[in-house]
This record gives sequence, C-alpha cells and structure tokens, in this order.
Amino acid sequence: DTNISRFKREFMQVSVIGVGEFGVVFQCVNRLDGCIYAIKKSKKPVAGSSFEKRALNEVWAHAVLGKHDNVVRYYSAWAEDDHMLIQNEFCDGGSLHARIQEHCLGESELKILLMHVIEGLRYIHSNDLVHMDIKPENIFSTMNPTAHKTQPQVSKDDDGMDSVYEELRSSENLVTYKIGDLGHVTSVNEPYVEEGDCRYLSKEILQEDYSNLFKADIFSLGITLFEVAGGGPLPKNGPEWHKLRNGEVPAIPALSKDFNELIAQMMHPEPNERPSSMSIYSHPILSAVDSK
Ligand SMILES: Cn1cc(CCO)c2c3c(c(-c4ccccc4Cl)cc21)C(=O)NC3=O
Repeated sequence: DTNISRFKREFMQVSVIGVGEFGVVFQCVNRLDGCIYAIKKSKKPVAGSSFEKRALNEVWAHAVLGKHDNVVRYYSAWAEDDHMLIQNEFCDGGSLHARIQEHCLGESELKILLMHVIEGLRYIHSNDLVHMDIKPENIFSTMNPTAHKTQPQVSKDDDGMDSVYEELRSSENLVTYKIGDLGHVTSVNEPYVEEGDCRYLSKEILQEDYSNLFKADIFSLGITLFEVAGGGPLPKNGPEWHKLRNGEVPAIPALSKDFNELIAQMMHPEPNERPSSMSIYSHPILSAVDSK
C-alpha cells in the first residue's frame, strides 16, 4: 500500500527538533535499521520557482558531498502528498546556536570548532562548491562518547601537525562539529547565489560581487567565531552592520591577540585579504594546542 506515506511507513517520529518557515524537522527512528535520523519535511516548492531550485540544490550538494566527518551526512530525499522530505544524520549535540545560549565559547573550544568547521569548508571548497549560509544555526555537533583514536596512530616524530590533529580528534575532544543545511550551496563556476542570513553576510555579496565566493564563506565563519566568542548579538543592518565590514572589529578580551587577529583577518573588508580555508587549516594558532 504505497499510498500511505513513506515517512509513516519507514519511520517513527520521536520529537520535533525544529520549526521554521522552511518547514518542520523531526527526530525519527528508522523502523528497519533502528537508527536515529533528522528528517526535514517542507512544503513542496512550486515547480520552476527559486524555492524548487534551492530544494534541488540542497539534494544535489549532498549527493556530490558524500561522506565527510565535518559535513552532516545525507541519506535520502523524497516527495509525498505535496511535501518534500530529506533524511539526514542526526547530530545529538544540538546546533552551535543552542550551545551558546547559556555561555560563549572559550579559546580552546573555539580552536576545536574552527578546526572542524574549516576541515568541512575545505572539503566543500575542494569540490568547487560554496556553502553561502555558514552561521551558528547551521553548525551542528555530535557527542562522541566512544571517542577514541579512530585515525591510524601517527608516529609522533612527524612534523608535529599530524600529532596535533591526533590531539584534537582524540578522546578528550568529545565534540565533533558538522556543517549542515546545504540549502544555499552553489557552484563557484556557475554561481546561482541566494543570499544567506544578513547577520553573517559579507558586504561584497550584498553588492552582488560574486568574484570570490570562497572568501564569502570565510567571512561568515569569521563573524560566526566573533559572535560565539562573545562579540554578539550581531546587527542585521545599519551603521553597526557596516562597521563590522569596514574592519572595525572589536577585540574579544577573553581571546588571545593571535585569535583576535585571525578573526579580524577572516572578516577583512577585502575578500582577497581573507585567508583561504587551506591556509587557516595549517594556521599556527591551530597547531599551538598545548601538548600533553
Ligand atoms: C533544527 N535542527 C535541529 C537539529 C538537531 C541538532 O542536534 C537538526 C539537524 C538537521 C537539520 C536540518 C537542516 C537543514 C536541512 C535538513 C535538516 Cl534535517 C535541522 C536541525 C540535520 O540535518 N541534522 C540534524 O541533526
């Protein structure tokens, strides 16, 4: 009886974990494999509309961006009774936005966040894709109760970087951050840019300058770090919005000079002056994890 919904047939709804103009997100258990998934159910977009393009973009992006530890994993998508559903990995740690409601992040947690998100961003960028909506609501976390050295043991006498990444991924690091919501993903080669949240939007994108989309993601990540470190709440427009995009970025007292400089560099008014995801990945600040 395929006329009853696949959603009801294959899944048991546990709870609602998100509601927005986009639709509703459920935490579900798959009746067959017993695993937990996050399923977003949204109104089926009008054929040919920009919403349909965005919905297809999301699924296409997931299809291209297979499996990466720092990108939320996609399992399936389907349409039924005038709705679209996408079944993704459930991240049990909540969104970064939810995590910073009580307290902002300290430097060591920020380093782990930056390490994971820049790895995910590097992976997305290496496929000539850009995310275009990096922000705390779209960064999810999973707790690794079974966190252990899953990577092959690197010999400690390497250039030191491998053992550093070993440190960051090893068991004391109980959280893994993952980039989610690929609804704004587009290709750098034939960009179809739909602006993300204006609080995290770089000035050049607002001015429809799409000449360096990779650096727009870097700006959004920089201002995200600024906010979760305690620099928020972020303006949506007006003089304060422009100040943050003209290089007037207040230092976060709790952070080191180096970290404040990196955030300011990522938020540089000139896209070309911002570091690439690759250069941040090998930035000294991420290798200064105090050794055991
Ligand atoms: C609001 N909300 C809360 C969560 C749980 C975080 O612990 C969540 C998730 C997702 C999504 C999501 C975002 C965009 C598209 C599809 C999905 Cl399922 C939304 C989520 C998703 O893809 N995976 C999630 O865990």
